[in-house]
Amino acid sequence: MITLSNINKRYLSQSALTDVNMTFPAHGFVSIVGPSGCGKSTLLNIIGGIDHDYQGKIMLDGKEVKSLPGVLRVTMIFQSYHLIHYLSNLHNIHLYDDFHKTKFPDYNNKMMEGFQKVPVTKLSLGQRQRVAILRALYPEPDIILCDEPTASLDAQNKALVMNALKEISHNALVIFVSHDRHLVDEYSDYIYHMEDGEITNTMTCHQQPHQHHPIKRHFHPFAIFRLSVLALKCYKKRFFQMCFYLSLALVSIMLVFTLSFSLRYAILDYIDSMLPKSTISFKGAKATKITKQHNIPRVFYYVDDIELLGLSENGEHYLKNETLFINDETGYTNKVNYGHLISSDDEIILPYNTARKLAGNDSVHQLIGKHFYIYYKYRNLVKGVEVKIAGISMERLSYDAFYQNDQANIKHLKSLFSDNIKCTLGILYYKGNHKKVMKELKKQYPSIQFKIVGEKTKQNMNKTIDKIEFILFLFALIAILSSCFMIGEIMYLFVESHVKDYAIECAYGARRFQLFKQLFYSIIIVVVVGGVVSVNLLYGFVTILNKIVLPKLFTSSFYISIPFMLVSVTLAGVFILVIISALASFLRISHLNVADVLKR
Ligand SMILES: Nc1ncnc2c1ncn2[C@@H]1O[C@H](COP(=O)(O)OP(=O)(O)OP(=O)(O)O)[C@@H](O)[C@H]1O
Repeated sequence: MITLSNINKRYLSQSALTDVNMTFPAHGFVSIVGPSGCGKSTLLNIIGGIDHDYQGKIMLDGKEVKSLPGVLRVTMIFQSYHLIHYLSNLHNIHLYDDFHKTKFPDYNNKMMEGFQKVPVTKLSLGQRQRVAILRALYPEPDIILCDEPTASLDAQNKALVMNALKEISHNALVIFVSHDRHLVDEYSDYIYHMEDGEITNTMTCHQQPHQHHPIKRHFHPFAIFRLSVLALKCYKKRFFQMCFYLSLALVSIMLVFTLSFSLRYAILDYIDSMLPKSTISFKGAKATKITKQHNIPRVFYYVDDIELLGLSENGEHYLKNETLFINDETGYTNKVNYGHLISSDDEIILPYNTARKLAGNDSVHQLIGKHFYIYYKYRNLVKGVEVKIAGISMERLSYDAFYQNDQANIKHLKSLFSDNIKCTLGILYYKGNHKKVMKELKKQYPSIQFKIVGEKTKQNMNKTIDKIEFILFLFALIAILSSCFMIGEIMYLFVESHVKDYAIECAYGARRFQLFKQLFYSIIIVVVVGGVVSVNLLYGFVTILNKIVLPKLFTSSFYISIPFMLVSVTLAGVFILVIISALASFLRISHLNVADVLKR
């Protein structure tokens, strides 16, 4: 037995219900009648658990309950049907299952004969009301609340609905609100009269406890997700708008990241190609103490006050215009394409570009075995040392150089000038981890300074690119924030146009967290679709740039590659931003006034 005790309800300054005391049996057909505005719908909303803002107590079999739908199966039939227009008839009827993970046998499908597959929007009023009634009957309810369910029906449909309700009232409590006194008198077991928010008569019910029928539990893991998909399918325009803005913002931010990422690597690679690999430069009075070791296979000293002037065929004396200026003595090489490898300190190997210049009009092969002079200037003295060209490597350097044995220059300079020449600078080639080698060198030679060649240049370049990237990132962030703002607004409009459907779902047992879940799934779907579209667009852009645009703009092999890690982080970040932008929509749902929305 259900007892309402001292129920009071106010709308601002106006009182809608005053000290309402009522009892209802476990089953039967109870009608509530009264003039318009006397508070009938307000009372049904309180019994149906969609209005919690009241004073008073609701008791079930002598025990106070917070809301009846929490303990009993309560369904509602509204005057304006309140079907969810983007769900099928059957899905509308089974709506209760989506929020309760239940499964009931189908009830009286005869009522749907002839229009089962017709979309809700194409049903006649009578057909809509029949679907609404089947929806209320389907979960074998303990209580059915009917707010003028027959108001817009013809006589035949009225009889059909009333007979169905009467039949179910043998096992459940039917609370029926209507202005149709004839129907009320014909079908009711008991009638309550209301006036100005007060009950004007009393009723004594038999003490009959409510019987709970067993329900078949049916786990439908995607019920809420399916509702989100169907809602997005219905509000396609808003869904596409959200996906469009998101994809646009994502493509722009990911393109910025991809370009700057690829540019950084291209620049660093270029710097790397200009610098000798795995080399450490050193400086100190005792520089010559550094010798070859297992992890330092080569050491090369630069002699102080020495200037390398170049290579000349002329051995008598230095003539500037007959001497090919050499930027560098590059140390040893084991790459030789013509001739042979260096076998003594008096032999050198030429890279192809230098050989080409020295050979003049002749073929470069003819240089092999020829004698040349390396001219050095020490303080004010210029002297040449004779060397033989052992071989030519096909390497093309951007500067002129020659290769010789690592310590050959020291030997030559000592013999040319004096034994006292000093070396305070040099480079060494290491094997293995540079940090470990540096640590060992610093420990072994504490008075000598060591630097990884090119490290500073790379650091400076990295810092410059960081600054450029930061500025680009700020622009991209502005783009993404404004897009998220737009998405938030569209999402809000989507929720606003969807608000009645949420209210119907609440009337059929949806809890707020299930509505939040629906919105959350909608956001996931938008982000996933936006993400997939933008990643594909990005891939397309990058392919076009790599295959068509870049080969025409650059001769070098500059290649753009997509940093997938960065793309994933961007997607995750954008997902969080979209969630934040949808906060207003979540708030709208949390403040949803179900009774109010259903009344509209
Ligand atoms: N959301 C609301 N805000 C302010 N007042 C309201 C609201 N809903 C209902 N009321 C008022 O509360 C009173 C009771 O309304 P209610 O809808 O319960 O009456 P009713 O008996 O169902 O009327 P009807 O038979 O015309 O549907 C009325 O005076 C109405 O104006």
